[in-house]
Amino acid sequence: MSNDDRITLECKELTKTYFSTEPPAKVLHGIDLAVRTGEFLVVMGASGSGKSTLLYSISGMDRPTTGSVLLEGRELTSLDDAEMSRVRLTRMGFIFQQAYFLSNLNIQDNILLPALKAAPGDRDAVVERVDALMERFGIGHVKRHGVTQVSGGQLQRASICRALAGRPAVLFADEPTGALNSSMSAEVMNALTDVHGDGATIVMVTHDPACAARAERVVFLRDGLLVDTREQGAWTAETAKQREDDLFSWLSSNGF
Ligand SMILES: Nc1ncnc2c1ncn2[C@@H]1O[C@H](COP(=O)(O)OP(=O)(O)OP(=O)(O)O)[C@@H](O)[C@H]1O
Repeated sequence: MSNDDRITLECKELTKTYFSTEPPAKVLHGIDLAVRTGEFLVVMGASGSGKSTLLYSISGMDRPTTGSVLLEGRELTSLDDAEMSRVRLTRMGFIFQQAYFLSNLNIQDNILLPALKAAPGDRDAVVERVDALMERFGIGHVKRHGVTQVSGGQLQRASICRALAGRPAVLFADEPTGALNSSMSAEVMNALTDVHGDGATIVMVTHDPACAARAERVVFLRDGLLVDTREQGAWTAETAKQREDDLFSWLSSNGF
């Protein structure tokens, strides 16, 4: 478990209703959740339970209908679109199931793009940081490759580098291994586990118990409500199998 008792991200009484449907779809029914600084938190739940909606609502990709979201003590729901974009660019990193990279840029330039936009005056420091990240995650040798010239696992590790390049306060991951085979998925989870070991705060949505076993805490969402929480402590390779088995039992008891 994280030793840090500070809270990086917190939502209170969060609700989300989509008004685009008739009748409107009330998806989140009042979520209270605090993510500790340096914590690796996973959100699980059945398909349609509202996991992605929660992730989008707390990361400023979408606006909650009511409730509060605090990032580093700053209320996000009162920000205008430009301020929110700036917070996303400078304080948040994102990893999605599909890596959204520009096909006309090589891997390195794709990774650099948002960090340079966030800190245009710091080019040398940003390039140095991105080079170090790519080496660390084993993709330094493909930095000049095009987006279609690398494997899915390499591309997802590039997404992690891109998400970290701006030194975010929190890293959001929505099914980051959902499109990968099991060995590539393990590569990506090893990278995320390393990142967490460095102190990163991570909020991840996943269906995969093997991925969720890496987290320190798993929260379970049912029909738009957080109904259960499991503290797992720190992950180690030696305890991985046992953690997966224990998590699986817990998930089964929640009807997953
Ligand atoms: N933009 C939208 N407009 C209307 N309804 C939506 C919208 N986005 C999601 N929903 C609905 O909200 C509910 C929750 O969706 P959400 O994607 O958050 O669930 P999830 O738990 O992430 O599901 P999955 O595991 O399948 O990705 C679903 O019933 C979905 O159809």
